[in-house]
Amino acid sequence: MNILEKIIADKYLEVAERKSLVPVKLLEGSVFFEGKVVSMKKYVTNPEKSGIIAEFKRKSPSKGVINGSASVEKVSIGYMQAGASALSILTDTEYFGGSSDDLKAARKFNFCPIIRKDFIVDEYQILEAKSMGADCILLIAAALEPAKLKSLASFAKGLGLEILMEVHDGAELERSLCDDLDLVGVNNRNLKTFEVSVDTSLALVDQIPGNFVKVSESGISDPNTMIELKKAGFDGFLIGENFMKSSRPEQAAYNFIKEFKKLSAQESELSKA
Ligand SMILES: O=C(O)c1ccccc1NCC(=O)[C@H](O)[C@H](O)COP(=O)(O)O
Repeated sequence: MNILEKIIADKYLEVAERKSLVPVKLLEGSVFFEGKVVSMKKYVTNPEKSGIIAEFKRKSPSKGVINGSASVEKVSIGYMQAGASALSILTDTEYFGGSSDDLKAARKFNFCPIIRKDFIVDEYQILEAKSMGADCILLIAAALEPAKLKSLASFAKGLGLEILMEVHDGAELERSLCDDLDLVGVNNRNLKTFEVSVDTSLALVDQIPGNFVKVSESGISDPNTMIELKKAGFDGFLIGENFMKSSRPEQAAYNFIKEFKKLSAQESELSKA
């Protein structure tokens, strides 16, 4: 069993337990339920912004504890002030140390798109995402049969949420693409070996149809890499560990975005010359 299979097996049990404790009616009663979503697609492609989806990530299966003391309020506000386009908030507790309270706190303090970063296997989790104030959900092609992924995407669309589908290779992309998706992400992390390589993104970018916003995910730690990915056709960049490993993640994001902007300006000068 690889780590993703283990997480997914545990997730089914976890969701069954929550379903028995919290009725759907209670989720539907949340103040966020009828609220309009903030479009991840629009913010990520806004040329005034960096395209970065900045992630709040306390720990991970590949790295263990990354940041055990960060405050979601301080970091999420700092990320957005630094120039991130959107927030990714991990809500899985067991493997990533996140929670629904983290997402609710990020929602309370920020007007920006927020993705509920979790391992979604059931419509109930999509109702939860909406009730927490998320604007977007993640569907992982490696974890879902294509028919199920499509039906979850359609359910999320019905609630007004946007959908980021994550793939690792061309086969996953081909079998799971569907009209209800908004963004397609390529995960640079091999979940069997935990190795990260942006070559995964570069190899797949041209296979993603142009009507989807293209996101490169994981292992991005150098603004020059972002420039390379942008030139290749990516609009969005999901970055967690590189910021969160700092004692001040928001400052790390600020420094990174400042450098990225400087490099971008140099690139556009060069292309004019
Ligand atoms: O990060 C992990 O170790 C991991 C292990 C198993 C499944 C998923 C995992 N990560 C989820 C993510 O998608 C990343 O948190 C996200 O892309 C940001 O990556 P990074 O910038 O490398 O923290």
